[in-house]
Amino acid sequence: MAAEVINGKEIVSSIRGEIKQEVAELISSGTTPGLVVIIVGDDQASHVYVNNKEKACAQVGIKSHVHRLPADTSQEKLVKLIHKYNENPEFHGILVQSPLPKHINEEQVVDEITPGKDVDCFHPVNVGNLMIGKEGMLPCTPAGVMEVLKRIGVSPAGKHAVVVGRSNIVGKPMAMLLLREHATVTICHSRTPNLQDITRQADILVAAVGKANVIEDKHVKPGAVVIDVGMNRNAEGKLCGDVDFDAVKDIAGYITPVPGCVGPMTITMLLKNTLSSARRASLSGTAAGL
Ligand SMILES: Nc1nc2c(c(=O)[nH]1)N[C@@H](CN(C=O)c1ccc(C(=O)N[C@@H](CCC(=O)O)C(=O)O)cc1)CN2
Repeated sequence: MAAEVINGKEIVSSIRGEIKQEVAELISSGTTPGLVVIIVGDDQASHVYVNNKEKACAQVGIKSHVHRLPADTSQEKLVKLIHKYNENPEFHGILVQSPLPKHINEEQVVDEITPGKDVDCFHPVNVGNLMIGKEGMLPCTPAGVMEVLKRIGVSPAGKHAVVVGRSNIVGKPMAMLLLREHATVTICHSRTPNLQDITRQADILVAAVGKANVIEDKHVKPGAVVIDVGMNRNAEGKLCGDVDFDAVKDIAGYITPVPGCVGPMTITMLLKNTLSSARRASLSGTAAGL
């Protein structure tokens, strides 16, 4: 039987509707959530994502400010800008779009963001909190995947979840979030021998490799939930995920489309994190994390 293609647009629209209402309530209590996005360089895809973040903020009533900096911007200048927004109580979230130009040390830059305003959840303090299960900001893409599972009524508890990919942004935190929801989790990567022997055991299979069509029909157990985090261009320049959608859709129970699900969910979770940060600031009477 063919898989149910997860309607990402419907899920995104419903969550953004909820966020819009909560933002309006916060604004009426005197706090307008604010997000600053910093992008350095000319990476075209990154500019598309940042434009989408700006539009999404406007859609739900979050104030946003985007700094589009030239590719030769120094690390020192970037860090100074971050420090300025760390101190600015009107902005509750700070995000530096990745990737950065090669001359900038991304890890050092992220370390300069006040953890309370780190709406990407990339700062080591927030990564540590995620590891020990402390309440706080969750990384946007993995949080988006968890929200999709929740909205389609799939509980990870007691299931075997296999994550293919071990990046700091997606693979590792994804495994943590699934573990937190009581899945038995396996992480696979480029040096995993006999990949299909493991992925075929997955009730929930998350593909986060960054390479088109790595997951084929032979990798999937019949009826599995297949979540595609990939964002690649195929030989014809068409956007596609890590999963060979046409082959896998006849085997899986559920499958996410690319484009149209995990990407927009990532941005939706960014809105949610910015709202939470603003709410925390409003409750404590200080700027987030100060
Ligand atoms: N600071 C960050 N940098 C990056 C992140 C991140 O979470 N924080 N993730 C990715 C890029 N990304 C968000 O920034 C992102 C990628 C894709 C989409 C998206 O909506 N994709 C659409 C298709 C868009 C298109 O037409 O190209 C979809 O899947 O439907 C949103 C966000 C790396 N950098």
